[in-house]
Amino acid sequence: MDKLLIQGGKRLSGEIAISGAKNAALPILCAGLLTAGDLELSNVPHLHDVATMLKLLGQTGLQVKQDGERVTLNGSAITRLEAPYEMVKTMRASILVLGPLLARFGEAKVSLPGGCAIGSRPVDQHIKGLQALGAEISIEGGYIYAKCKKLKGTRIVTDMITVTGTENLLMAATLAEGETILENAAREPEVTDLAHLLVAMGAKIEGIGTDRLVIQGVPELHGAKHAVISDRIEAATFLCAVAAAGGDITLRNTRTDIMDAALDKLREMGLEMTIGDNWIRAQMNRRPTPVSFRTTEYPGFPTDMQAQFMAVNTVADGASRVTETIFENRFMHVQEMNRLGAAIETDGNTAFIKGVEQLIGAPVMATDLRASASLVIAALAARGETLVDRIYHLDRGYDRMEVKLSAVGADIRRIK
Ligand SMILES: CC(=O)N[C@H]1[C@@H](OP(=O)(O)OP(=O)(O)OC[C@H]2O[C@@H](n3ccc(=O)[nH]c3=O)[C@H](O)[C@@H]2O)O[C@H](CO)[C@@H](O)[C@@H]1O
Ligand SMILES: C=C(OP(=O)(O)O)C(=O)O
Repeated sequence: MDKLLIQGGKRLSGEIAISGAKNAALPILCAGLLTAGDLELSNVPHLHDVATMLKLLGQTGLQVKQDGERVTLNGSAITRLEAPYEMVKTMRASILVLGPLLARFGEAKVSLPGGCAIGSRPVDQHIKGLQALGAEISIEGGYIYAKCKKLKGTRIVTDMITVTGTENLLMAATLAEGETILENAAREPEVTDLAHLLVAMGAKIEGIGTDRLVIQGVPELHGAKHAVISDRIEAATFLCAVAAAGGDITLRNTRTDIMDAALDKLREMGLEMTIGDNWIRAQMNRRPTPVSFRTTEYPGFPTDMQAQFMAVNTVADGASRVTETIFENRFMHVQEMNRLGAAIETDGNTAFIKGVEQLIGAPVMATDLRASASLVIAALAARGETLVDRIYHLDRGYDRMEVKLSAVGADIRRIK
């Protein structure tokens, strides 16, 4: 199992190119199931989750051609309408094949994802929405069996805002008969990116970027070209790294207009930033100022950045408070950061952090994707050596993170 060995205390300096967003690429790849035409995608990130998704889609009969960050999909010969447990258990986003398979072929069998390290993460809203569109759904042996003659448009109000739930229902509604209204829709930029691709494929969607999506179903969708949006979470993770370790870095290929909540908090921390259309220069020459925040849906502070900001708060000059409102168990990094000498206490869904002057390297265990990233940030700021174990979580969602960090002067290496 790969590990990362980090010697902390090095300032970061240089340029990093940001990859395409994992959370946009995964639903967009699933949109390949909606058409017999060619989907020509670019800026697809090099990630384990993308490899897993392409393998899963390949098993359905979707033809996949990959050349670096370019992927071409063709869905003219899909025969297997299934996502087996072996694949779904390694990547929850596999649930995103459910809506497209059902809408185009009238049938799908998808393993229930189950919980994961950050929470129980049910998919009841995906199921409820598809039932409202006319699907017959049963659950047997850990699988969702879904069937329909033709989905029929309707008005769906989800109980809570769900990102992949919105994406599944949006994809399904593009091929339903008549009008579907999705109320309480997620407004995350990755949902918007998917919606733009669907429009390029011939879908009729109004309200893109709002919490009310109105979809007029069409009989079929055609091929399209699309570049996946830049990963705002990867970009903000590197900004946290420089805020914690100090230095002067420039990020290229960013989308600065979708990062407001994180950029505001980084400024409050004392990170000096010059921001262009698609680049950010960030300089940090002092100890960070602590910041308190609550995670919420977009455009609020993203839960996927909670752990990385907490890592910066551990070395900040003062105390802070972080409340996690999206997932019930997203503090697994706290104990590991405390092993590095951080002073964090939790009470329910709130963590209280007292900044310490210096973290000290130690062996730590990554428990989920963003927890792993937060431990890398803490290790970069710490004195001495940190060994981060179980980095397969990191590889799910970061494109060669250690290579990008080494290029800006971090002392970080992968150990097999
Ligand atoms: C692949 C992908 O895009 N993953 C992102 C997506 O996950 P994901 O789409 O799984 O997260 P959701 O937005 O669905 O979850 C939000 C909350 O709603 C709950 N819920 C959701 C659906 C449902 O049917 N029932 C239910 O109770 C969840 O347990 C959670 O507490 O959005 C999360 C919230 O921004 C991000 O952290 C993940 O990185
Ligand atoms: C929680 C995340 O991803 P997933 O939904 O794929 O588990 C994430 O990207 O931080």
